[in-house]
Amino acid sequence: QIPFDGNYTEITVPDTEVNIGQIVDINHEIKPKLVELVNTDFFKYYKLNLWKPCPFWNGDEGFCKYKDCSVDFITDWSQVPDIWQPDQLGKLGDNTVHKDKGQDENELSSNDYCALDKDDDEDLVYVNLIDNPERFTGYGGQQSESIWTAVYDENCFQPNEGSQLGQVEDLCLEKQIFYRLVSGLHSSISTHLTNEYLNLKNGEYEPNLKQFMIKVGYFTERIQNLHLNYVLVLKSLIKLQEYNVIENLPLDDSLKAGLSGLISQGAQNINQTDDYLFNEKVLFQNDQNDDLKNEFRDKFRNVTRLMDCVHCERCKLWGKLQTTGYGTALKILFDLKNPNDSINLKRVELVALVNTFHRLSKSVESIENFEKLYKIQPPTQDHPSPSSESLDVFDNEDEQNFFDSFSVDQTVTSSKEPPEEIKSKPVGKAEYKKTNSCPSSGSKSIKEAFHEELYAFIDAIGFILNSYRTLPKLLYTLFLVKSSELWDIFIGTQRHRDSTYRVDL
Ligand SMILES: Cc1cc2nc3c(=O)[nH]c(=O)nc-3n(C[C@H](O)[C@H](O)[C@H](O)COP(=O)(O)OP(=O)(O)OC[C@H]3O[C@@H](n4cnc5c(N)ncnc54)[C@H](O)[C@@H]3O)c2cc1C
Repeated sequence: QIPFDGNYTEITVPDTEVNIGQIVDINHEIKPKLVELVNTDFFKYYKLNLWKPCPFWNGDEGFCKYKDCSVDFITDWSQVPDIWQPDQLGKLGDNTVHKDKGQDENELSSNDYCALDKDDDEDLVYVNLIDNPERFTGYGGQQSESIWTAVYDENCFQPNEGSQLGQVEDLCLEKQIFYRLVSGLHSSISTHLTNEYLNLKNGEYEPNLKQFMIKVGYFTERIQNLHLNYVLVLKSLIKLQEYNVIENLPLDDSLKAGLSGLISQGAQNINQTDDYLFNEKVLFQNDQNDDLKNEFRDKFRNVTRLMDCVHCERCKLWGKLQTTGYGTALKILFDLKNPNDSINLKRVELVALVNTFHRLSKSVESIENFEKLYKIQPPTQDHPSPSSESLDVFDNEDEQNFFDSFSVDQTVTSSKEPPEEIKSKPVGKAEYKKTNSCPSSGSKSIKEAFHEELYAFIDAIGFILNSYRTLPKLLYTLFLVKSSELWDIFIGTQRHRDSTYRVDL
C-alpha cells in the first residue's frame, strides 16, 4: 500500500514499466504540439447526436439546471470549416466498414469497440470543442451516479467479481485493463471538473484542491488508472505511426506532419522500445481468448452506449467523445497486429482519439498542479473516509445549498467505493504476471473460478439445510390437503380429478 504523502512521482503505472514522473516528463515535451493540433479546424470540430434516446432505460426525466450543462452546437453550415463540409466527408474510411450481422448497418463494424452515431443521422450536429470546454457543470446526484453505477456494475469487470477481497489484481490482465480504463476515464472527468470548478465567490472557474482530493487525489489507484489511460492512448498513436497508417490517411500534409511530429516526440521520450511503455501483445494471446475479447468489446460498446443516457449535454459531449477515443485506441492496440493489417478509421474516431489524448494530457498537467497546491497548503480535512456520511465536502452552508440546487438528490459520497484494499495499492508488472493470465475463453483466473465454485457449494449447502427446515411444514400441508380430499369423498362433494391445489409454503 502507498499511503498518500502528497507526492505521486514515484508511483508506478500499473501494467507498464513507467512511473508517473516519467509520464509527466513525456507530457511536458509533447503538450505544446498536442495543443496546436487540437486547435486546428480538423480536430476542433466534433460531429455527434446529442439527443439519441438512452437505449437502456427511459431516462428523459433527468435535467441539469446550470447553463454550462448545455452545448453551443453549430446550426449555420457556413460556420463549419471547408474540411468538414459534406463533400469532404467520407474520405476517412467511412464507407469501408464491415457490418455485423443483425447490427444496425451504420452503427457498428465488427471490430468496433464503440457504437458510433450513424453517418446519415438527421440529428447530427457539429460542435466546436474549444467553445464548449469540459468543466464543472453541476451535474451530479442520483442521475450521474446511476450512470457510473451502470458502467461499473453491469458493463465492467468488477474487482469483486469472484473475489471476496475485491482487489483489482485478482482479475486477469484483460479484465484489469478494462476496469482501470473505465476508472481512469472517471478520474479524468473528475480531474477536469475539479480543475475548472465554479468558485461561487467570484463566478470564475478555478482549481478546487479539496474537491480534487476527495474525488481523485486521495485514491492512488484512481491516479494510477488515469496515467495508464495516457499510456494506452499514446501507445495506440505510436502504433498508427509505426504501421504507416498516418502516412496513408487522407489528410492534408500539414495535419499529417503535426500528428507525426507529436507521435515521434512521444516515442522519442520513452527512450526504450515502446513495449516498455505498454505491451498489448500479452493480452488476448491465444485463440481460445476470442470469447474474452468479444466480451471485452461488447462491454465497452455498452459503456459507449450508456453515454446517450447522460442527462447533461456538455457531459454527454465529452463522455461520447472520450469513450469513442478509448474505443479507437483499443481497436488499434488489439486489432492491428502487423504492418500489413488494414484498419477502418473514421474521421470521428481519429478526432476523438486525438482529443481524448489531449484530455488526458490536460489531466496529467492538472494533477501536477494539484500536487504543487497540496504541498503549499493541504486541505484541512485530510484523508477523509470516502464512505463517511459526515464528510465535509463543501466549505460552508451557502455552497452546499447552491450545489444541491443543481440536481435532484445531490449526494457527493456514495456507497460505490472500492474496498479499502484496492484504494492505494500499486500493481507492478511482476505482481500481475504472477497471478493474472486469463486461462481460456470466457476466462476466469483460477482464483476467480475457485471462488465461484466455493459460492456455488455454499449455496447448495444452504439449499439442503433450508429444505430440512421447511420439511415439517411441507408434510403438515400435505397432510391437510390429503385429509381435506378424504373429507370431500366422505361427505360426497369430491372435486374434479384435475383440480389443482396451490400450496403456499
Ligand atoms: C459520463 C459522465 C460525464 C460527466 N461529465 C461531467 C462534467 O463534464 N462536468 C461535471 O461537472 N460533471 C460531470 N459528470 C458528473 C460527475 O462525474 C460526478 O458524477 C458528479 O460530480 C458527482 O460526483 P460524486 O463525487 O458524487 O461521485 P461520482 O464521480 O459520481 O462517483 C460515483 C462513485 O463512483 C466511485 N468512483 C469515483 N471515482 C472513481 C474512479 N476514478 N474509479 C473507480 N470508482 C470511482 C466512488 O465510489 C463514487 O462515490 C459526468 C458524469 C458522467 C456519468
